[in-house]
Amino acid sequence: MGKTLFDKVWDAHVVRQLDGGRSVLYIDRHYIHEVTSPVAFLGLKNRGIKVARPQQTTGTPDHNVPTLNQDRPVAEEQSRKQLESFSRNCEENGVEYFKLGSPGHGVVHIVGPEQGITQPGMTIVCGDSHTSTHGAFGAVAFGIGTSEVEMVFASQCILQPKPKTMRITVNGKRGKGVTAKDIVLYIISKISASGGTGHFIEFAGEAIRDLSMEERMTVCNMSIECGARGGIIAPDQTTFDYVKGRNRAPQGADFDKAVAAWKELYSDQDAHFDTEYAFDAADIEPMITYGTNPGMGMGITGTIPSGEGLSGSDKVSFDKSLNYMGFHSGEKMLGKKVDYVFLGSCTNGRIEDFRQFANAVKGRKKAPNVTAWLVPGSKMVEAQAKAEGLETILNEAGFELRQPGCSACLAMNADKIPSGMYSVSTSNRNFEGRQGPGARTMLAGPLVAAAAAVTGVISDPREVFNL
Ligand SMILES: CC(C)[C@H](C(=O)O)[C@@H](O)C(=O)O
Ligand code: SF4
Repeated sequence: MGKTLFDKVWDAHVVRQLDGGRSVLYIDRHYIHEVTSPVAFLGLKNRGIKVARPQQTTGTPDHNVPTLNQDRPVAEEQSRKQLESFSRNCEENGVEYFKLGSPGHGVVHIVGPEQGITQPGMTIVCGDSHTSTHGAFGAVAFGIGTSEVEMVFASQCILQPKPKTMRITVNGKRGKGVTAKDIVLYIISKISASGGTGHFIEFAGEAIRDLSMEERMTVCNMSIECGARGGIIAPDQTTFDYVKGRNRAPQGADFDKAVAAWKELYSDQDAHFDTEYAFDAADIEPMITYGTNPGMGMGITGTIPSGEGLSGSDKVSFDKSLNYMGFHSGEKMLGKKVDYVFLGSCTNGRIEDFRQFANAVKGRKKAPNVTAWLVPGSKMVEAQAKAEGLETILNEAGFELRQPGCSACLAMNADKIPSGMYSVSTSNRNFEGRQGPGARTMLAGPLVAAAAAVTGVISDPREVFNL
């Protein structure tokens, strides 16, 4: 029987198979950030050892950083101390890191790919659940806990049970105004926020192959929001073209050699998946979430479901969720008021997202009732947005660019949505309080965010922008 793409990459990295199903897995790349590395570094220190393979480790501080005035000392004391100790830990261990404000700095899952550090066929871990993003390159990439970060520091290996495999095929062509975010929100709304539990998902089919690399990253980024360990997409010409020429990608003849190996990374015809789903891209419209988990999503023209068929604790949490959001079953989302719009995060903070948003709002004005936070995922995205004239377009429409960081994706820094306020957010989680205590998050793609930002209410981007 043939092998799945996931099996090919996983099996090639097994150092030792243990009784009970766990493997010692070799890790090619280890990304670190300031939130989940301090305790692991301390662990090393206490054992009197250092990072074993610093050249396979890359750091960037992102969660706590301010997104304004990054050239000035960080005002918030706890954040400042955390950034200082992150730099110190990296330096003491010979680990390269992108300092706040430096040209390569940004959100960890944006920085790795744009530097060409993320490559097909690798195993990649980070003490961060959205490490799944890197699966877009045909890498086995997944989030780990702080004690596992220490394990990888010390040994460049990790102890892992092998997940089950799932394939989600999206057939056909997507309609106008449908972004990668809409595709993945649609999938999660169909299989639920726990539908992928215990699995590693391969995304396949025409609508997935048609996606750019950045769009594939958006899909894989959110694969964990249905409970999966990660997502993966077979590398193809789109992948090779993206990697080629990047800072840390193999160069010249080495690149050609690498591509020849990467071309073997696909699921064999007769490979077996534990679970399979298939969807039709034509059924997907721009999406918006109405509740407090990413599975509570709907087409933008639809009505909030009734929760019929739910019982027991499921019904209780459905009702609690609508209550938190201040919404009712049977209502339309279209026309609901919006206070904040957040464009950014490792889901939708890349240059294509900024292009899409800027081109949509070009020649229009930000709605007066909306506060918009447009936060590039990295310094490279910020620089590119300026060089391409996107910043000018945005400024003319009444928007401003901030500086890179996780920002309002989670309430760990100064960018918090005030209690009770409604936020259309291009990030990946809409949990209670995720964007600030009491904040109400509606997840969407960059086009729905742009439509909300210029109309001040939830609107269909296909109508607002005549798509
Ligand atoms: C802080 C970090 C551990 C966390 C994660 O693991 O995902 C964060 O990035 C998030 O998105 O909630
Ligand atoms: S942008 Fe959001 S999801 Fe991504 S790493 Fe930062 S906090 Fe986590």
